[in-house]
Amino acid sequence: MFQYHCLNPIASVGLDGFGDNYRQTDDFKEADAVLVRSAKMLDMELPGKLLAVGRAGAGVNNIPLDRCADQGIVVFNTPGANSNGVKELVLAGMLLASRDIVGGIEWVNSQKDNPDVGKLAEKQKKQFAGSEISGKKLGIIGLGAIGQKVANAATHLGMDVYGYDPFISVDAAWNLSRTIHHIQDVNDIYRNCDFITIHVPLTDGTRGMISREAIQMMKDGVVVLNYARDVLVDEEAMVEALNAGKVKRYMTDFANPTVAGVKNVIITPHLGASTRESEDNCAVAAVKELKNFLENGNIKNSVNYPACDMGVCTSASRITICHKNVPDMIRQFTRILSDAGVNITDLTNKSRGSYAYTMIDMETRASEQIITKIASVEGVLRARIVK
Ligand SMILES: NC(=O)C1=CN([C@@H]2O[C@H](COP(=O)(O)OP(=O)(O)OC[C@H]3O[C@@H](n4cnc5c(N)ncnc54)[C@H](O)[C@@H]3O)[C@@H](O)[C@H]2O)C=CC1
Ligand SMILES: O=C(O)CCC(=O)C(=O)O
Repeated sequence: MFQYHCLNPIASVGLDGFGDNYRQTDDFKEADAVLVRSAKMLDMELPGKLLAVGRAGAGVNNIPLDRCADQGIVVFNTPGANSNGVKELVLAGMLLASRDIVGGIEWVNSQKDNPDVGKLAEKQKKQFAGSEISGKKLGIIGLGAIGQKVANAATHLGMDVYGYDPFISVDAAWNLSRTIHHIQDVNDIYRNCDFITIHVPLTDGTRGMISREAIQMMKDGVVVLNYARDVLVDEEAMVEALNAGKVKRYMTDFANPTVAGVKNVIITPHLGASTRESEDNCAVAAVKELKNFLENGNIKNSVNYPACDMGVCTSASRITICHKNVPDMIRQFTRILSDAGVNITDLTNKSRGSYAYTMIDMETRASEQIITKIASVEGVLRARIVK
């Protein structure tokens, strides 16, 4: 029986997928696996029992990935599972930025007791007029699951789309409409686009990427959309550019004191993935990944350990080992097994950066003694009998 804990509410259609061999616990310390959305785990103590974290979503900047890896805790996310939800909000953001739709709605509400509201509206409406997005240049920074969907949808809305992503995956490149211009220098996006939207993960390399200098390069009257993470943008510089009339509107999904209430900033309260469909997709995907890991030891869509998959174990036993990516580990593991007279039927070893993962299937049942010996090899972070 495995136990899981939810740090945020997780869609029941996902949790139902756990089945009878799983029990939800309110006690984080008891959990074999944790499910999380945006809860900040960075300062949390990680219980010794915890084997895996399932991020029901894309961004993992709320999770201490290296600390997890060092404790042999495998962290998963659910690539693309909420990308359509975010894409739709970005499209809404572009439309809301193009005309003063929000101002118009607020004006009508302010006239709710005025019997002449209809007549007055015809006079007042010109102050809320704007322009169309069709024919405008859209620059997209980051062409992953969300960026590629925004790109394709925007071309269907008649926009001229420019995409920048030096690390684009082959799949994402295949999925992009041929009409999208491939940009090699992000400054070309800053200099030429009417709308700029950012869809990159928050990392040390992307923090503050939309810098004061980047904003200065942008066209007068540009609309900037940020549905990725607030700290990707130098928001103090953004507010100055809004006040100076350089940036027409800043659309963001992240409320904070720097931008809240600032004129021409339209903020949604982190709603990108808050659709029934996205929440369900993420929950189902995260639970599937966790089950496959807990029951079979397989790793798919991890963000701190390598992908590693040996399917369902058909041998007598399977052990898995999270360890440092250093020489001589396999020799030490196989030596311990051969000393115990164990015959290996299958073995896979994969590495990712400083960490590695080894799966070993065996002809005889693994003993606690063997696992204790393997766990004591220097560089081993966690050894587990899966079967
Ligand atoms: N507002 C919301 O509710 C949501 C926000 N997000 C945010 O959006 C981000 C992106 O999500 P996905 O598209 O699903 O992730 P993804 O991993 O599919 O795509 C990210 C893309 O950014 C590219 N990239 C990385 N560094 C770059 C750089 N310096 N310049 C240009 N491109 C770069 C990568 O190559 C990749 O193609 C997430 O990391 C998260 O922070 C994601 C989902 C929901
Ligand atoms: O779960 C959420 O609502 C947040 C979604 C998000 O920001 C992400 O997936 O990166």
